[in-house]
Amino acid sequence: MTKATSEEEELGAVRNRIDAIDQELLALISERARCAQQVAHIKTAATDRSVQFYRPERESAILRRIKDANPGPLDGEEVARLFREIMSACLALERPLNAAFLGPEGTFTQAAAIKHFGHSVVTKAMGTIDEIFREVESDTCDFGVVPVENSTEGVVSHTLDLFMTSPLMITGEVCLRIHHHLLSHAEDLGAIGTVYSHQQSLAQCREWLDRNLPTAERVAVGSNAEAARLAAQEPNAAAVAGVQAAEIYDLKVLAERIEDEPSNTTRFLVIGKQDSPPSGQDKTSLLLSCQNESGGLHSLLAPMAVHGISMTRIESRPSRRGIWDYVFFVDIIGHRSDPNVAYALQSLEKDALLFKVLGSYPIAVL
Ligand SMILES: O=C(O)C(=O)C[C@]1(C(=O)O)C=C[C@@H](O)C=C1
Repeated sequence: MTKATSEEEELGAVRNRIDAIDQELLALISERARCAQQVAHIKTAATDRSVQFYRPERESAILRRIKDANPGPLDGEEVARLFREIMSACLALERPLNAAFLGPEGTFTQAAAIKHFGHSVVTKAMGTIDEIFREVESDTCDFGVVPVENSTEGVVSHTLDLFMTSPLMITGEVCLRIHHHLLSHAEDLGAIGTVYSHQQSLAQCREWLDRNLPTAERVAVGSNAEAARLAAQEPNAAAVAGVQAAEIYDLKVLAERIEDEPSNTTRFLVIGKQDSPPSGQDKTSLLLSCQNESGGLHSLLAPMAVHGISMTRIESRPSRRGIWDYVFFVDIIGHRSDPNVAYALQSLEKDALLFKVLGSYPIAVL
């Protein structure tokens, strides 16, 4: 037997094993999908009208268990992503979900929505963050996905401001590593006279643009995907955007990963009308305000320290009720129903001028 024939035989044997495993996987995935159908049956028959098809706490507990139990050689994140998609398809069998995002097609917000809900979610592009809130408030969409903070550029203040008046709750968070690319029809950097992008993305690539395109005009537009759409219409223009936009608008990637900060991450919030029960690893977001006097904020936050609660973020915004009058967006570790969190919230509610729980939700797994 020649060496080539024995290699072919070896390869054939492993491929036969892969085919057999795929057959078993298919049978198991189908069985899982039938279980999801039974779950839907039970939920539909339930007398409790508030029954929820989408259960974020259950999904994140499943993903965490899979990651912890993963024997390798696949990476834990990789395995969790596969199970994310299986659950997404199972939920779509029970009841298809839709989610409004900051459009047009191809934005990072759409990528965040798909990362969170999986590819079976129906995504709906909106023109502004206000429209996303309205779409969910009016029940036209089940959920919305909005950007809230970026590791290089800081907070998306407009999103925070909308929480001051909206009745919607936060039901989840998504963290997305952001890679910006320079997309264009042009052959090289020398041909580029205009660079379009969202103002935050231009800021996140400022140093790279200063070094490589010092004379090109930078034009801020509504979204990175809109920038890609405009760049696709002009031979001497480029867009700073993600790889999804390059595919949708058929643009060349002239330079990859041009963000100044390699760990550039954006955090998005999932908003809806549904409260999430505890998953075991949760966060709670609060909106607070206190008397504008010396030590006011310090004493307002004292119950957190007393009850041993970690604060992961505090952001202040003008309340618009008067000059020097601020509200605070605070994220803490724990679910509002955890005893130490519940005690701290009771004290806060007593002392704060404004107290609103924006939601308790699972800490992002993926
Ligand atoms: O456990 C449930 O309640 C289900 O509906 C099943 C399932 C799953 O596929 O595991 C599907 C959707 C939910 O969001 C959570 C879990």
